[in-house]
Amino acid sequence: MNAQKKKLVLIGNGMAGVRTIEHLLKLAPDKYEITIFGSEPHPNYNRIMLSSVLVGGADMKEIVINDWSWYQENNITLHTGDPVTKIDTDKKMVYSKNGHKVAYDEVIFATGSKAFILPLPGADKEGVIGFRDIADCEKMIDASKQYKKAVVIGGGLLGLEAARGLLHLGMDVNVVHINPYLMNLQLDEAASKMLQRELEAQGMKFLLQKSTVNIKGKKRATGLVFSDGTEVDADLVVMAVGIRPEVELARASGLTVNRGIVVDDFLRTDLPNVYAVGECAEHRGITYGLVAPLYDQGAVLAKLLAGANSDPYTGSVTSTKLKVSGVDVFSAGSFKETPTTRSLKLQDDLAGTYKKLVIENGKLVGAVLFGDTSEGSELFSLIKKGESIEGREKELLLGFSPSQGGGGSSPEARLKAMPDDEIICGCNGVSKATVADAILSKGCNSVSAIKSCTKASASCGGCKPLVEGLLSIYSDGSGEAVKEGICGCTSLDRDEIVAEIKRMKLTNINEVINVLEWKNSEGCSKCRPALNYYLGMLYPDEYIDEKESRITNERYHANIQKDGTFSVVPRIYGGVTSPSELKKIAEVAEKYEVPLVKFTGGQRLDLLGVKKEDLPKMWEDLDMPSGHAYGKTLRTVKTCVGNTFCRFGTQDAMGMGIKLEKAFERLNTPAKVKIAVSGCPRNCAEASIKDFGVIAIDGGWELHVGGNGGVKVRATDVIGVVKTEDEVMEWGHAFLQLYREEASWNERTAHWIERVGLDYVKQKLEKQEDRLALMERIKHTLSLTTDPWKEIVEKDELRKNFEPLKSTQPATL
Ligand SMILES: Cc1cc2nc3c(=O)[nH]c(=O)nc-3n(C[C@H](O)[C@H](O)[C@H](O)COP(=O)(O)OP(=O)(O)OC[C@H]3O[C@@H](n4cnc5c(N)ncnc54)[C@H](O)[C@@H]3O)c2cc1C
Ligand SMILES: NC(=O)c1ccc[n+]([C@@H]2O[C@H](COP(=O)([O-])OP(=O)(O)OC[C@H]3O[C@@H](n4cnc5c(N)ncnc54)[C@H](O)[C@@H]3O)[C@@H](O)[C@H]2O)c1
Ligand code: SF4
Ligand code: FES
Repeated sequence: MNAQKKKLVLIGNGMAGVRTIEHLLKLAPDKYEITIFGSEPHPNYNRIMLSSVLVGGADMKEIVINDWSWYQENNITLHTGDPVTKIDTDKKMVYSKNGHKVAYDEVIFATGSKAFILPLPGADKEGVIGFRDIADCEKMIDASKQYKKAVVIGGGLLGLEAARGLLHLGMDVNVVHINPYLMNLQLDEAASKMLQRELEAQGMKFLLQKSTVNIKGKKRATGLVFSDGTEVDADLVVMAVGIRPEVELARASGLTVNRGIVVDDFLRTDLPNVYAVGECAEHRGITYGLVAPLYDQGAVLAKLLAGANSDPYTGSVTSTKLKVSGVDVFSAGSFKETPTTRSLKLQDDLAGTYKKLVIENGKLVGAVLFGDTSEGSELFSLIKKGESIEGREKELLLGFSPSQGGGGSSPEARLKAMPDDEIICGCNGVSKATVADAILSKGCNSVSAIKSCTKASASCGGCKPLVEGLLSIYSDGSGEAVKEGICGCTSLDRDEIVAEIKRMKLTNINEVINVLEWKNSEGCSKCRPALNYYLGMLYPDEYIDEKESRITNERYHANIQKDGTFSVVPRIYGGVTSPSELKKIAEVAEKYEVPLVKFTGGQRLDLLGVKKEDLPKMWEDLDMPSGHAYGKTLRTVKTCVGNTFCRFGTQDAMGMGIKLEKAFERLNTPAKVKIAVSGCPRNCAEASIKDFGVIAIDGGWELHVGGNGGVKVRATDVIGVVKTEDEVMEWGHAFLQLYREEASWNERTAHWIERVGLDYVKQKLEKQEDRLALMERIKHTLSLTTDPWKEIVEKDELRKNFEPLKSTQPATL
């Protein structure tokens, strides 16, 4: 039987080549006797996941795509750790390093790329590596056990993912980038700057516009020297400055090679029976560096080899997503503006989101998303289809359904309205219809079942939230139907997570993610801060706050402004200050040349335009507590003058407000909390739009909850009337602790009350014994808090995070 089979040799046991074989085996399982040669000593693995391995999100075993048994089961002869060294295209023979000689009828080059190593003096020293394979990954992990300082050259996708991994491994990481802004091949300046700020807050340091000219050190690298004479120390140098197709063997074999091995629309080289697929192939002048186009190529080549009809491969539009936890970045198509394009941009510095659409001739040709990438696949689909979006541009920018026929803007509505042929999984080219069919006809009732059945979510994992969404839409509930979790990483909702943390006594974020089997093993920018909050709320004594999982403002204890400077708001209890305090603030503002001093809506003084490195010095000079104007915590207690001066006042509004502010300052809450106290029902302090509002009445106080200003105003509900200041304090403590214990992270009191109902809140606070129990718990938590400004001022290791980069001393050479 074997005698009738044709001989097929695949050179390169990587992602594109083996995917081609997988397709071929489905189409023509008995047509070929297959031999695969791979330089690496491993079975075929998911190179994309090396970034996850570095951050501890996957181990080497988990990234194997086809294990040894797959080759056996499919009668494939596999030679690993054995590169092909020569091909005789006349005799149709392949020769390997270990001495194997194999005849072929058809041979495929799938040799991928190699990391481009800058040809610098010193590039051959120990400790200088690329980031391409398992061996590189192991070198980084080993280096981190012995050395402290890492430098990554290249601020592209690979460089940033490597840098994130090295940070996770405990190294001090500088990223050296030749351009003024990061990911310049994928992002515009605005998105890039937002990205930089977020990564800096995670601890990454950047040396931009630096061109390396030399790698210092004797045997092992000790640092880099730049063209401007400055230097940086390094025990490990990772080069991530792009890739070069692996084409030497092809060139030596007489194939036409430019940057890659030149192929036609059916992946044929210019020699008969020789094909090339993947990163090593150059199609219509383009070599690709992402799996989606390579898999498209593989599908076309597999059909050709199987003798099936196939459309030609005509090229691909690409999209990318950075795989760094806590940062959502998406880029697709041509994001650069040209004289023939128009662009629409939406930037929200408070929410940390950015969206840019690039339009040419009425069609969407490019998109950049930062902070919220949930619309990425729909935008990418529109780019690929090339249909006109005229008249819908603004709707698309504002996030309404781009799909024909509308459908609303919730993720579920958008998924429902999505056309059947829309691609859900870009890496593997899986459409909505294919996923729906897997659920409805093939009984796939979990993401992993859909993954085995269709390959959707099997590569970068970026499409998992969409797959889950389809599962919840189409599943009939008979199996493991996935409901809406707190984010795409899990199907568990807030209450289930909190209950599981308590039941299993889970103590840190990674433990929760692992034990509760998150689909994305690193978590994301939605779940990590939420888990950080829940764990801190549940275990105030033991839990160590994970700074990395906080939003930027909370990490710097100041609000970041759109130009990258910060604002400083010192605590002024109840908005009541004094001439000496005002003088001190004025002196500090002058000393640090603060460009703008402004009163906030909450009656505080805001010093705007402060440089990051000046923050600790200013806090030290101010010698005032942090006003926490940046966090999910008590912001301000606004007061009117009350009966102290106002002729209408019935109670001491200022005194009450100061008491409340002193009690609750520094409290961690699910979302920001604002309080106000008015001295009479005229309500000059606007207590009826605050989270907790206190309004004086004759002989007592009216207590209000769940108010909200902002985009959607909600007036408060009254939960009670009390007589004394002590009772106000009791109810205030109890209400805030109930909110802390029961609301979802990022849920304001207004939304929480709308969700659970006012009656529920009232009933929970009705009995004094319950109020006192809540009060005891919140007081205990409050007793453990410290002032963050003071802590940073007093601790050198914390102050260092605010220092400008030290790595620009003059060269000593
Ligand atoms: C860390 C990292 C993260 C990435 N993340 C993403 C991502 O998120 N999304 C994305 O789309 N892409 C990502 N990529 C890129 C993606 O991994 C590649 O595009 C893809 O692996 C290329 O597939 P390939 O088969 O062409 O090459 P490879 O997977 O590199 O396979 C080629 C194989 O051929 C072997 N070989 C070379 N010469 C010979 C020879 N003479 N004889 C035998 N064997 C030989 C090589 O050793 C290699 O094992 C990432 C890459 C890296 C390194
Ligand atoms: N999430 C993802 O999709 C992902 C992740 C990792 C890698 N990859 C792929 O792997 C391949 C390699 O990634 P990459 O980031 O190395 O390539 P890249 O070409 O995308 O980026 C290289 C970056 O290095 C910079 N650079 C070039 N020369 C430099 C120098 N001398 N000093 C400092 N900076 C310099 C460039 O400006 C560029 O931004 C790409 O094909 C990429 O698409 C993709
Ligand atoms: S709320 Fe009443 S007490 Fe307070 S300032 Fe206004 S009028 Fe005066
Ligand atoms: S988009 Fe990468 S696995 Fe689906």
